[in-house]
Amino acid sequence: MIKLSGIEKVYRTSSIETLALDNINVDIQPGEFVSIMGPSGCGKSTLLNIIGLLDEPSKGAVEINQRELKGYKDKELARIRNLEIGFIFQSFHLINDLSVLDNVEIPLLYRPGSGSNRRELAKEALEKVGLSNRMKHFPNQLSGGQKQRVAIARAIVGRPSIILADEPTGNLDSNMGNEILNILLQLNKEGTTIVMVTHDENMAKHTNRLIRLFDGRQVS
Ligand SMILES: Nc1ncnc2c1ncn2[C@@H]1O[C@H](COP(=O)(O)OP(=O)(O)OP(=O)(O)O)[C@@H](O)[C@H]1O
Repeated sequence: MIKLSGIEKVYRTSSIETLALDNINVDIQPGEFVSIMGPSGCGKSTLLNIIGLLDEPSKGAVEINQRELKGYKDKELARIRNLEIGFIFQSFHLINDLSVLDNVEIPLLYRPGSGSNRRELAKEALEKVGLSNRMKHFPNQLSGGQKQRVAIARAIVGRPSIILADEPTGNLDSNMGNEILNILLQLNKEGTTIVMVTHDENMAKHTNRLIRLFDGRQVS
């Protein structure tokens, strides 16, 4: 489902070259829940961005759902992202002047033909994360945990097969963090493949597999 072979990522600025990822090989099967851990700067976000087609590797191959994504145009990559991948970020990335319901609908705006049932799908996604009673609120009227639940609803509204989460509980206290973990575990139980960057060993314990990075290399 997600296959990375010999991935290398080099960031170059005028004075320095950083090898952010060095020969990463990962094969994630449908229905797995995988965590990525490692110290700050070891390449976790870079790896997640490459899996999410937000960034290109300097070397190596990326395969998503049996397609090697080499030489694709940005527009095609955006389409694949929109249809097949949902993203969740540590700092939620909600749009403050849109209501909760409008935020959740956003991924569907880029899908031709989804107009008539956009509202319904967004409401269903909000029900799934237990937030039907906050549809008309705005993000700044919500707690951190509720904001993250809106972000999860937005990630799942288009029914992607893959969810990528970059420290989804990093800004939350442990109770709210557990709530978010439980929602992710439930989505995984229903068949969604999840890859999550985390600093929290406790969260990682609940996932099927752990990829540990150190200095851009896979250490276990
Ligand atoms: N756009 C960029 N330009 C240059 N160097 C970068 C860029 N993005 C990341 N890096 C470097 O690549 C390395 C990996 O960064 P990355 O953000 O993937 O680490 P991380 O493990 O996610 O860190 P954290 O846990 O602190 O978020 C770091 O050394 C970082 O400084």
